[in-house]
Amino acid sequence: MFETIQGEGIHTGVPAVFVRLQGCPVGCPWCDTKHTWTLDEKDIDTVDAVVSKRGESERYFGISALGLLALFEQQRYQARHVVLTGGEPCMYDLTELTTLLHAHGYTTQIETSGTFEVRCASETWVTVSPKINMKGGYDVLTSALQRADEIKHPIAMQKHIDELDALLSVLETPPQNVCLQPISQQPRATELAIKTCIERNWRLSLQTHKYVGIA
Ligand SMILES: C[S@@+](CC[C@H](N)C(=O)[O-])C[C@H]1O[C@@H](n2cnc3c(N)ncnc32)[C@H](O)[C@@H]1O
Ligand SMILES: Nc1nc2[nH]cc(C(=O)O)c2c(=O)[nH]1
Ligand code: SF4
Ligand SMILES: [Mg+2]
Repeated sequence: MFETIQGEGIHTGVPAVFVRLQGCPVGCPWCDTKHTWTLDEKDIDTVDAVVSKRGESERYFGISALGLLALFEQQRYQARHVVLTGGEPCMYDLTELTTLLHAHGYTTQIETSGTFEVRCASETWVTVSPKINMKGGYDVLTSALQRADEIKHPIAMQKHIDELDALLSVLETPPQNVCLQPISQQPRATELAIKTCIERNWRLSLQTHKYVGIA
């Protein structure tokens, strides 16, 4: 859990509290957050130890929705936008947490791979970053794509754009907001993303936090 600036997608630039939910079975080889994949009870730690950690580690804590809200206040976070990411946050039912946060004046956003059903408040902004043919073998759910307010697709080569086209072609109404995000700031991926965004009138998502060296 940490406070930073949203570096990706349509909300780029918005101050936000990030909460990484532990556990992800999908297994993208280029994943930025491999420390969130495992869900092992031996890694459960105290809230204080996890909140004060500075590097990446598998250690995590369990907390109720009310407990998390109280913890935000205790940390004196200024941001009023909460990003639930991971790991794969949609392994969990986020309805209670997101409803509670909205009732207390926060806006919420979920970053998900679309491989689990999205369970959250109707006001939550849902970013689906569909994970196609990953080793975890999980299929992207049409229900997740239909719920998406934004599709943010990580790409390195033309094949990834073709896969996205195939996925979107099954939807009755095309998504309003599609962003392409170059994988790991690779120059060729960035070039391809720029070219395709201009051709398709899509948005470029550059992981701006990496360019300025923040979390
Ligand atoms: C770490 S994932 C966690 C949330 C969820 N599991 C998902 O994949 O959307 C958060 C975002 O980072 C993106 N991402 C992860 N590693 C990346 C990388 N090396 N380059 C670009 N985007 C990456 C994912 O596609 C996703 O949009
Ligand atoms: N600053 C910042 N913005 C982000 N947007 C999505 C992120 C993620 O890992 O889900 C992320 C992240 O890790 N850092
Ligand atoms: S689905 Fe998200 S958290 Fe899981 S491996 Fe892929 S990028 Fe990482
Ligand atoms: Mg990240």
